[in-house]
Amino acid sequence: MSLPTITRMTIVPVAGHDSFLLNLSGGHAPWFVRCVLILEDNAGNKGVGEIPSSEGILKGLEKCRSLVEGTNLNAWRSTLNSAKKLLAQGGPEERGRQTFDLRVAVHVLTAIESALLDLYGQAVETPVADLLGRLGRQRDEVEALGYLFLLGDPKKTDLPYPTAENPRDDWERLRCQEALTPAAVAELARAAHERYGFRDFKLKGGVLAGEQEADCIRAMHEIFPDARLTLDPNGAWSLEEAIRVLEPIRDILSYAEDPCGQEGSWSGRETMAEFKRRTGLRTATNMIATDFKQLQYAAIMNSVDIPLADCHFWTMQGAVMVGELCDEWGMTWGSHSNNHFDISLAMMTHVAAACPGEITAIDTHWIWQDGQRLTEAPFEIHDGKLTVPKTPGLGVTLDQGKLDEAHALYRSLDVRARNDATAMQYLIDGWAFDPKRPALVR
Ligand SMILES: O=C(O)[C@H](O)[C@@H](O)[C@H](O)[C@@H](O)C(=O)O
Ligand SMILES: [Mg+2]
Repeated sequence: MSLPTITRMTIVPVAGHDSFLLNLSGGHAPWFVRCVLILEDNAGNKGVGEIPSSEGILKGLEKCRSLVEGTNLNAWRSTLNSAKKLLAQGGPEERGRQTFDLRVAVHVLTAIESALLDLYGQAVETPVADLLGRLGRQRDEVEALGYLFLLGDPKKTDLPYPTAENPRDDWERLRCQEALTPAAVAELARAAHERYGFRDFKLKGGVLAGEQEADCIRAMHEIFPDARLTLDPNGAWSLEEAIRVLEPIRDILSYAEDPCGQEGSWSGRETMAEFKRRTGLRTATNMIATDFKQLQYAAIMNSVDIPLADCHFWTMQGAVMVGELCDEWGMTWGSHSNNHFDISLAMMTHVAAACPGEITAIDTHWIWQDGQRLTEAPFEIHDGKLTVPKTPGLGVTLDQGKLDEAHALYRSLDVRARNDATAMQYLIDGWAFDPKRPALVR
């Protein structure tokens, strides 16, 4: 069967609104930037992908244009293969030590892959989840966790953070105001549970002193004694500090995410292995096993139980391959997240649906963005779960009006990539990123 041909590739950088979320990298700006890739075919269909945005990423996508336009959907794998080869000519890239991944090529490839899979799925009338992996769809529902953050006080800045004018519920109100205490974090958890039904929660750490963040976990445990809880300081703590902070709460943690990292002459994979050995706690990471080589060493050294294989930096097929390995090797697959729109939510849902075996609830920042959208009907989280669509492709329809608005917001800003230092400098004069010091510990 001859499938349609790709007639046009459109690269659309977009921006959305965000609250004053704190993390080791600083404080989120009132906006986040993403890039949407749209592929159109001569059957009149559109395929989409969403990734983080940076000038390097936009250039990388542009570079691949001639390899994508004019190709037939029958050959989607070879199109992807040629893009991969071209991007590899840029040489090896570093993830960096920020909380977020700074690589270009793998993100670019994911955007193309997602849009190709979306179009191909529409052409062969198959949902993306059924096309991924060796065996396709493994589940019809994907569990998500309630991803909570400590929040800075927007009133301490003159930045245009969103305000909750007519909040629909406590979640919409609380996500716009300061939250720096265990009681405030517990309130966020309660409000997120009420709106989304989460059973599991993660708290982003690397902000306060470790012991104070452990107290936040205790406060969450008090109201949700059965919830699976985790804390993620993005490797900010030394090995000794990680043990000191987390051992007292080990019985209420389901796993520890990047509790420690690179330190002196020790690699992050070494400190994490030592942490696991000494505490008996399971570990998760989106920092020290971010490609197959690193995953291989993380497995050999027994550093990680739960690789958080975010499809945006593993590719969608790569993330599912990690899921397949986890299933074979007795590890647990999970997915990391960054701020994202609803196209990414769909990508992550399909990927999680195709990972075999028992997986852990996926991270998603969606609850911070919920209310904004680029598609006509964003996937919804009910009872802590996302439903995997049975419709062909990704199962989303781009809303051109909303896309134009998000692009106009991007164009109105001088922000071209994520930078958490600027907002943080409103809280601490001259603040600068230090991968080994929590953001508010200065
Ligand atoms: O501030 C954030 O959004 C987070 O720290 C992310 O940058 C980070 O990648 C996180 O989601 C993680 O799990 O490490
Ligand atoms: Mg993490």
